[in-house]
Amino acid sequence: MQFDNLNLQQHRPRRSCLYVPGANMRAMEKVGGLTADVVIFDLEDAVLPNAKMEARSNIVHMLGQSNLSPKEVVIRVNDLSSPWGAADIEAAARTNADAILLPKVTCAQDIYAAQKLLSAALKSANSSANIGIWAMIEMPMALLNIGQIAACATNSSLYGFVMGINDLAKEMRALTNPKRSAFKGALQQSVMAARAYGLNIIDGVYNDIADVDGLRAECHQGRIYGFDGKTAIHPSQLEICNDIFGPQEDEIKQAQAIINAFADPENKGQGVIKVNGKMTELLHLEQAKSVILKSEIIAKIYG
Ligand SMILES: CC(C)(COP(=O)(O)OP(=O)(O)OC[C@H]1O[C@@H](n2cnc3c(N)ncnc32)[C@H](O)[C@@H]1OP(=O)(O)O)[C@@H](O)C(=O)NCCC(=O)NCCSC(=O)C[C@H](O)C(=O)O
Ligand SMILES: [Mg+2]
Repeated sequence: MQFDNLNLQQHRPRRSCLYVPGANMRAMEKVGGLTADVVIFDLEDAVLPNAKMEARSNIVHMLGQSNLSPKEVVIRVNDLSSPWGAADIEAAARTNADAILLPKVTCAQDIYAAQKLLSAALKSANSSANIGIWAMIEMPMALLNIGQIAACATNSSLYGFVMGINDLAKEMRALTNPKRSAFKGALQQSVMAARAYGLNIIDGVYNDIADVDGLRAECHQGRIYGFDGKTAIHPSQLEICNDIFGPQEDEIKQAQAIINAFADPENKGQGVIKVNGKMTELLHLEQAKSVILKSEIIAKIYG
């Protein structure tokens, strides 16, 4: 199957998105050798107020020195009501980052305000870089405004959502449990809004680093809900995320069987056929092609 840059962008793997605190040089130096599809350099919650400026220059310096390709590089800036948000965006515009991640988003205006600053910063840096915007969905008000926030994708460079379940739990005064009972509505509404406007969407972090079974179960849940991948906080979480959010062997087999069945001259002109006992229509053929394309892109990128 053929793929070009457009396909790569559309089907780019975002199975694992690792947060790396901008104040932790040791962790930052390790990222090139880790198997995260996306690296999110953090300037927000993982960085103390008195370390914010140093963390910002660490990130700018590091991105100036290293090429992390094929990883997608994202910088989580501080929110614009904080003393650091605007300068974080200006600094990000001087890097080769693919996107900024905006925390504590509550409404469309937050995206437009960030866009305005980002565009101005790129202009004043004489940069033709195409830095996109991702939004954290972690505030109750964001859930109330989720449709209008997602709609910003039509007239800004917003291209992704990231769930922030720690902040959401805090703001809702909710308790977390293995089934994430309190957050199901928020998770589903966010996926719905993201897909309605063609956005990517990444699930929240799993805090208990040693609990691999718990992480695996939560990845499965996120995959079932439709997320593209999961944010991670520790290198030991990457393999599980990559495994569960990548196309599975049985999915690839079924996808190939669907493609073969529709290509079979015996099925010419058929809108609906049976493949391995399952009712299969042209929409399943589209899904099947996308599974194969994704697995080919992963193989091409990572060998
Ligand atoms: C949680 C940690 C502070 C634990 O760090 P540490 O005690 O150093 O762990 P280990 O000794 O097990 O680490 C082993 C080696 O791995 C490196 N390491 C650890 N974490 C990372 C990382 N994230 N990226 C790269 N490398 C990492 C260590 O340096 C060790 O290396 P070595 O010394 O050579 O053996 C730490 O894992 C951490 O800080 N994680 C990220 C935390 C973070 O970014 N939090 C903010 C994002 S989460 C969030 O805010 C979600 C959202 O907003 C919400 O609301 O839910
Ligand atoms: Mg948060």
